[in-house]
Amino acid sequence: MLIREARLADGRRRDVRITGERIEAVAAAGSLDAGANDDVVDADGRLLLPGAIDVHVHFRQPGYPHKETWATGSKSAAAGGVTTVVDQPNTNPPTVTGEQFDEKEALAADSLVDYGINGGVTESWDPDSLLSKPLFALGEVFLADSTGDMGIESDLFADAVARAAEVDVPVTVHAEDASLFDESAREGDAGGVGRDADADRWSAFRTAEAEARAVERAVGVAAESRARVHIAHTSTPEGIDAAASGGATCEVSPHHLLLSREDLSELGTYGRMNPPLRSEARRAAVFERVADGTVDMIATDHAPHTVEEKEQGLWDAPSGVPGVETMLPLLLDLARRGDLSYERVRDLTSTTPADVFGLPNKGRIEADADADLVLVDPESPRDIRGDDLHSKCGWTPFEGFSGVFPDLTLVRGRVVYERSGGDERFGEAAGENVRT
Ligand SMILES: NC(=O)N[C@@H](CC(=O)O)C(=O)O
Ligand SMILES: [Zn+2]
Ligand SMILES: [Zn+2]
Repeated sequence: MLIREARLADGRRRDVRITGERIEAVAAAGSLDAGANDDVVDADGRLLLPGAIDVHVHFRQPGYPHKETWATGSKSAAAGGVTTVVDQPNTNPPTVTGEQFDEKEALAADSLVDYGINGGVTESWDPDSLLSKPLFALGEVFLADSTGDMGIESDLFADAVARAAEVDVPVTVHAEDASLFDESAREGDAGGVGRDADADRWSAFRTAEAEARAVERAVGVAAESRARVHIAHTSTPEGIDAAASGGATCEVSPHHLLLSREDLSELGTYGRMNPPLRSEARRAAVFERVADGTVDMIATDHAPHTVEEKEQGLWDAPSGVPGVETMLPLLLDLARRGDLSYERVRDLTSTTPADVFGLPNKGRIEADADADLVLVDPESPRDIRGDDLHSKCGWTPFEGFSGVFPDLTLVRGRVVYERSGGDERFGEAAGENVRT
């Protein structure tokens, strides 16, 4: 394939030739000739990015295929320009033994995009068999209960970090300390169901302090065993700063970047997630740290639940929001409006996750890299509509936001998603484990 006259994130105009699964050449626009058998894509100045690497998704298999499957989750990823996803272990059964890893890997054969599989930690985990598998990372290790109730005690966390350090597997941490939750938020009536629920109470309950203290604890434990620790879905400036000063990497999810407690009167339980939405002041401080490079990457924590599940009272509805399809479109819309640079969006979604987690063939548009590519037209944003998205859950917390969606997504040279004139076409399931 030859992609002609593309604009890269740094503004250079380039032709890109793909042979098989790899980028063969990147050269000045107009300088590469099409071979007789080449498919030619005229980018015509559209933006070409390395495919996004989302290190935090919940594709729900095994156990909850009514919420999402590898097939639907990976379609949603492909349509959103995500070419690699990393699945989390709070499935049913949870991914805490070697055998359970193999079971999940067999289901991932349905994935259109490349993937990593994380291994979890519970009282009944089997580190010997689990750590013998090609894990992406250990994690997300839950320091407090979230969906799946996999919260663990401090001693087990320290053991798990030490085991991971021995085999140089990174550890991804869900950092909240339940002893600092504010139980008084539960008092009185939380009000109706779904969008009518008084969801601000969730933010009052799972306090900002609970995140900061848990991040400090996690980086302290990591320092003792020289483990590589990555803090998942940091939602507060305090949590981000504690991760950065403790030598850990961190991710921010699109919902903590773009939504705050002020949105909860409209979102109700559809805005309930862990960690919860924060004050507008904290959201703005998180955004600053994303823009200035303190935050390493954006990851979605794509956590689909059905409308029926969300249409309950605040304390019964499950936590989590979908996001894998809207991450890159939302960030590109911020870049289109001048709030972030295109290079920063590229680094946050692709180059830095590839560097931090050791994926040398991904995250860059250069010769010999995997041809994981996304072509978009920043001049043609669309309104985000839950009905148009491909996740099984059928809704989005970003309804009505503007997004720049892909025209074309390639995974190792194969077309996994293509859109022209409103028609969409998906490729075959041929995703591979990035650790094997
Ligand atoms: N973030 C959430 O609120 N929910 C996640 C679990 C998690 O990441 O904590 C889920 O799996 O539903
Ligand atoms: Zn989590
Ligand atoms: Zn998660």
